[in-house]
Amino acid sequence: MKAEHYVGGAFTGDGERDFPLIDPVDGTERGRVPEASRATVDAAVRAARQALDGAWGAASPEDRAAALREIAAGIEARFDEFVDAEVADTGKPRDLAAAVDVPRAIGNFRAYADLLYGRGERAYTTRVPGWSGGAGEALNYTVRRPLGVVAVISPWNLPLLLLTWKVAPALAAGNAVVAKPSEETPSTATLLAGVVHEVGLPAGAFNLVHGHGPGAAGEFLTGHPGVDAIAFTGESATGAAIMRNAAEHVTPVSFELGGKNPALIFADADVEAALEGTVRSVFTHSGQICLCTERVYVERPLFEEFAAALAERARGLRDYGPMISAAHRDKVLSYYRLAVEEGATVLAGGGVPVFGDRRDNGFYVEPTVLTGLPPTARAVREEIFGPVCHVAPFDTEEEALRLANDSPYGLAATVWTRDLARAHRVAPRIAAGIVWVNCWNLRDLRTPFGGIKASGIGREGGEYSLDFFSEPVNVCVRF
Ligand SMILES: NC(=O)C1=CN([C@@H]2O[C@H](COP(=O)(O)OP(=O)(O)OC[C@H]3O[C@@H](n4cnc5c(N)ncnc54)[C@H](O)[C@@H]3O)[C@@H](O)[C@H]2O)C=CC1
Ligand SMILES: O=C(O)/C=C/C=C(\O)C(=O)O
Repeated sequence: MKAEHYVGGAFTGDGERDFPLIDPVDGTERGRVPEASRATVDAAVRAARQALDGAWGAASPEDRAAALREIAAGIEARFDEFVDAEVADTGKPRDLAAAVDVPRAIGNFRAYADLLYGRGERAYTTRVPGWSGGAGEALNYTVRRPLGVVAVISPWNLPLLLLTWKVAPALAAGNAVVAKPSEETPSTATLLAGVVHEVGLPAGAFNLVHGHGPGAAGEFLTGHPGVDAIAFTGESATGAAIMRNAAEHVTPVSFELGGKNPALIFADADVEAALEGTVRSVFTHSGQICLCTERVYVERPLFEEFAAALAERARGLRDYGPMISAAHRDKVLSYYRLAVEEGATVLAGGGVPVFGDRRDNGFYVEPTVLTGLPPTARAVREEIFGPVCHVAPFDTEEEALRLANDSPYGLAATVWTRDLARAHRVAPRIAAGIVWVNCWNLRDLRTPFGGIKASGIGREGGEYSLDFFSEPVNVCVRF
């Protein structure tokens, strides 16, 4: 499929500088992607502003909810096409794209269409006695208005899911969007623009530009004076760069950044469930999900058995996808080497698999289980974003909490125990935005989603997203 920009209701991109789209499965070139110039980004921001001044700005919440439902239905009608495009860009297993990425994109649009109806407005009756013009009786009520033009910058790991996770609430709240997906994964975003076009969303309400980040489309967009807010998912260092750029115009940001997520496995856990859940939380999408576990802490009586079983499951994994790019494969492998230099014992993996087919030219790394590193090791502290975890023992609940919280990140954690009292005691003491007990990545789209420390700024999900993408205005009416 051909990646194109979508600006002011029209597909563009021909004649622009372009760059190759590489298949991560075998390293071959699959196509070319246009690189948005500053003029293209300007045009997209202008088109978004015009949409707000025109038909999209005039749309009622009911109109917007209906549009979101039509987009959801449009994706559903082209389900297989979306799955194919997601698999082609990322190399992820088809089952994963068909079970998670595309259904969640549909779900994101439906959820925010539903949520619009659940939103109330707050009112306060006010009686101020006294002597000045500020005295009297009044009704204060608070309404919410859209922020305006919103930039959405999304990564390559869950391209459609994470793009729609921000686009749906931004549109629901009445904003116009300029989206820039990752340069590695332009295809499902282009298909989404096709659906938006088919359903007849007013021109400029949703715009799409492709291209790189630093010194390119991403930076042009996030530093643009016409952008009123930025919603970003990606690496923490990129978040910092975007924040510096956004500071120029005091543009508000919502950031969903990296993680180094711990799993705490207590000896009283259902061991099979903990093992199966940890295999999922470490290795799903080859560890390229910000919620994936990279640090596994196991209560000492269970430690040897659990670490050995986890390593055995890792060695048994077959249907897994590649790293997104050669550069990312090299980064993950550099951490495998670093871990060994830092003194790790490799219980499983640690290298590059050999398949004996075209995948040997792709960007695969082995599912890997490490142990034996101190909490200060870089491989235990830095986000690797690959199919790898480090397993370490703990002796007490306090020690487990100390180890879990000893991280510059604070995105997600899992706790595995049969002791409910312990679960309730431990979960709120973990320094993370999301804690799963006896499960992982069980998502309710209404719940707050985001991280603390280097893992992000703000929360998305449900009302939290609608709050970010709108501004409260208080109206005071004296009576
Ligand atoms: N926590 C998460 O959800 C994710 C984390 N990552 C982390 O990021 C690492 C590198 O992956 P990348 O795709 O390069 O992530 P990234 O953070 O560099 O890119 C994410 C998005 O930001 C854009 N971008 C990059 N620099 C920018 C800038 N200065 N201004 C505006 N936009 C910019 C990119 O073009 C892309 O659309 C991974 O190895 C992983 O550690 C990557 C994807 C998701
Ligand atoms: O919303 C979800 O269910 C998953 C979100 C995952 C990320 O934000 C990520 O991996 O970047």
